[in-house]
Amino acid sequence: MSALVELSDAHVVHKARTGGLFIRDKVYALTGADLTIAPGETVGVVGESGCGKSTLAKVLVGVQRPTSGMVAFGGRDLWAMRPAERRAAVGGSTGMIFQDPSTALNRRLTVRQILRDPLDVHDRGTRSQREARVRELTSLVGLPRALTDALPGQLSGGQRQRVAIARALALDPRLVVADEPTSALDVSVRAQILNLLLDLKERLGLALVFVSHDIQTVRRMSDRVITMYLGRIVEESPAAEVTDRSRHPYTRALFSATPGLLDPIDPIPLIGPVPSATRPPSGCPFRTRCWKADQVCASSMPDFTSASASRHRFRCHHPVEEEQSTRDLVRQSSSHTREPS
Ligand SMILES: Nc1ncnc2c1ncn2[C@@H]1O[C@H](COP(=O)(O)OP(=O)(O)OP(=O)(O)O)[C@@H](O)[C@H]1O
Repeated sequence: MSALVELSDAHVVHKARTGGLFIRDKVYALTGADLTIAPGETVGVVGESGCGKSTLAKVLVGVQRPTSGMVAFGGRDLWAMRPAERRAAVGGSTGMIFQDPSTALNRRLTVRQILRDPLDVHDRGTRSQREARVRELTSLVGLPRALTDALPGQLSGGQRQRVAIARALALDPRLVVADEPTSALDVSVRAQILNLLLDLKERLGLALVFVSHDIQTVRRMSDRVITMYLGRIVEESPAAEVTDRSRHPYTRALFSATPGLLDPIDPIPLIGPVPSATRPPSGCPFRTRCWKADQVCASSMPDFTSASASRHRFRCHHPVEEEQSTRDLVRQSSSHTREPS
């Protein structure tokens, strides 16, 4: 099946936000990302704060232009298209749902206007067809008809996120990217919004990219899980394998620190803090915190290795062995990171 979106060697480098006049630091937000999203699949993205999850999400939906590398929609280089063609390709094939619906929706527009806006901008259908589409969208996301003329400020957080989801679906995209779609919501409505996303995905045959700090949820929602570290994709695993069969030491460490996923164990201890994205370490970016790292890790970033399971690949010079338990890794890492007495 042909890919909906394909990234090859995509990099995003920002100018640092802070720094004096003479400091021109660069932030390496995304480095060498290769990724394919197929129709209908759900891909979760995990990693610590600042590792580039949102940047990857924005590149995938065409709202962030990579500094270098390629983004292809349906096999065509997105950023080689003329602007009007690119806007049509982005609008017609992708939708994005952001973390906080209070800031993502224009407070001065009614729900009807918010949902009509993409239809107007992309000149979809006649006036009455657009009205019909607004009604269809509100019912698709379970929003009471009576709220169509409400302003976002008159809605609950969960209702606002339903509007944001309906807006993302307005142009019938085949890929929806949800960046922390429930983290700004009350715990009581989070499950409803997640279930709505899963239900829509099934009914509409959408591909879904789901970015979240909530590792349990990512694993439950996804077919495939991408682990990111300091701007790099370091592993892609089938969701069923990611908890205790992932091969990258960082993925194991991340999952070991999530309560309730594995039998009670201490998390795998890592050495020191995450380095700055303005000065990523040479070679493998995880090497400064990894108990397995040696000189080879400092000299080069390995290519992806494919594991025995299909669609499982990782970038590591010293991967975790196939059947090795996380408990064993805790022991290994603890003896390495313990202060000499
Ligand atoms: N516009 C920008 N200008 C400068 N630096 C930026 C910009 N956007 C992102 N960054 C930096 O790029 C890196 C990756 O950011 P990104 O938001 O993609 O990470 P993230 O994994 O989504 O983080 P979080 O989980 O906290 O949302 C971070 O170091 C961030 O500070």
